[in-house]
Amino acid sequence: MSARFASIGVVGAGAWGTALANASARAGREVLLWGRDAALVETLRRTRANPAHLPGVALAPGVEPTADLAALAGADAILLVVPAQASRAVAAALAPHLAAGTPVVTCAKGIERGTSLFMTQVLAQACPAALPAILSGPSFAADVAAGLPTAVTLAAREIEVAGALAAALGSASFRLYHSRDVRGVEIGGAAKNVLAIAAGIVGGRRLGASAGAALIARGFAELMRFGKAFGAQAETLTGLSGLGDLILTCSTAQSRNYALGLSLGQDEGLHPPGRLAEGALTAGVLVAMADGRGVDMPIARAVEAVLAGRSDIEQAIGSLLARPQKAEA
Ligand SMILES: NC(=O)C1=CN([C@@H]2O[C@H](COP(=O)(O)OP(=O)(O)OC[C@H]3O[C@@H](n4cnc5c(N)ncnc54)[C@H](O)[C@@H]3O)[C@@H](O)[C@H]2O)C=CC1
Ligand SMILES: O=C(CO)COP(=O)(O)O
Repeated sequence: MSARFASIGVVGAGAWGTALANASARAGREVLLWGRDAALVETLRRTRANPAHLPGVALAPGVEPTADLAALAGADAILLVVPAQASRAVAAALAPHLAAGTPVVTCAKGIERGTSLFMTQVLAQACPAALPAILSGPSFAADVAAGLPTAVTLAAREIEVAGALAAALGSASFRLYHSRDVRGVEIGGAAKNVLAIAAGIVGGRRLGASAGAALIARGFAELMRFGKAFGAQAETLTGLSGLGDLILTCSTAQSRNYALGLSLGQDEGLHPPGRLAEGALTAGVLVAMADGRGVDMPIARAVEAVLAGRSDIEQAIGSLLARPQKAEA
């Protein structure tokens, strides 16, 4: 089955794109790794490393870097691995090179600002010839690149396509579960980033491990409410791309979203600057979408208020703790 996707084009040579290129090569695929920055691509070619995005990791044999998007025209499937807010522009640039029906697996975790669209919806608009799919789950690029055991979910509308892609990309250390619940997988990845910022704030303020656990559980209740309102299946949200990724990113400063919250919690502002924290970009649109459907998301709302400068950390914590006690469900 996997021979169906013998060649993979990875669009985006950041941390996650490089890690997924390595994982795909390890799974036996031929891999073209596209980066927009010709100088970075030259470094990748010459040194077989990506120190700017994934220090200490060698590019796997079988990964060929390129700065030419047209070179990906013959790939059997594409992984789109650029930040959520850049996905539309990059998918549109890819569109003229894509054979109709080629699976494009978006690997970004976010919701598009301005349109309130999920990643596969953006893809469907910007690249209508593509067969949209989504990959998400608890997986730090450094762990995947190092070949440490990880498990993620890959969803496509047709289960057979999702299964074939998972078979093509998976290996002993990189396990892919497949699913038809595209919406559930993309919601899990987008929402957990916002909640991870809150978890980082709890860590930065030294509110204790009990508060951290409560934050994860109540954050998960928000994620479930939002997911159900937007058509996700509960089993997906309790799986790798919902609960699994929430636990990971709410637990360690290895997460850029958690690290951002940690810095806010320590009154050090939006540090570390220049690092992608998708939750900071998704918070506003997530909360607006929740409001539109009457979904209660107090933790996400508190994060959004802090990021927008409408609330300081003490006010945000105070507002959450002052909420009336209520039934759990
Ligand atoms: N790093 C990780 O551990 C994981 C990241 N992700 C997701 O993958 C996505 C990408 O994240 P990373 O690779 O970590 O970020 P990164 O910051 O390491 O790399 C982003 C890459 O996208 C490129 N890029 C940005 N804007 C672009 C544009 N307009 N056109 C073309 N290329 C553009 C940058 O040059 C860079 O190479 C995010 O949505 C993130 O949430 C998902 C799972 C794990
Ligand atoms: O999505 C991730 C792990 O699953 C990576 O998290 P950060 O983007 O917060 O680093």
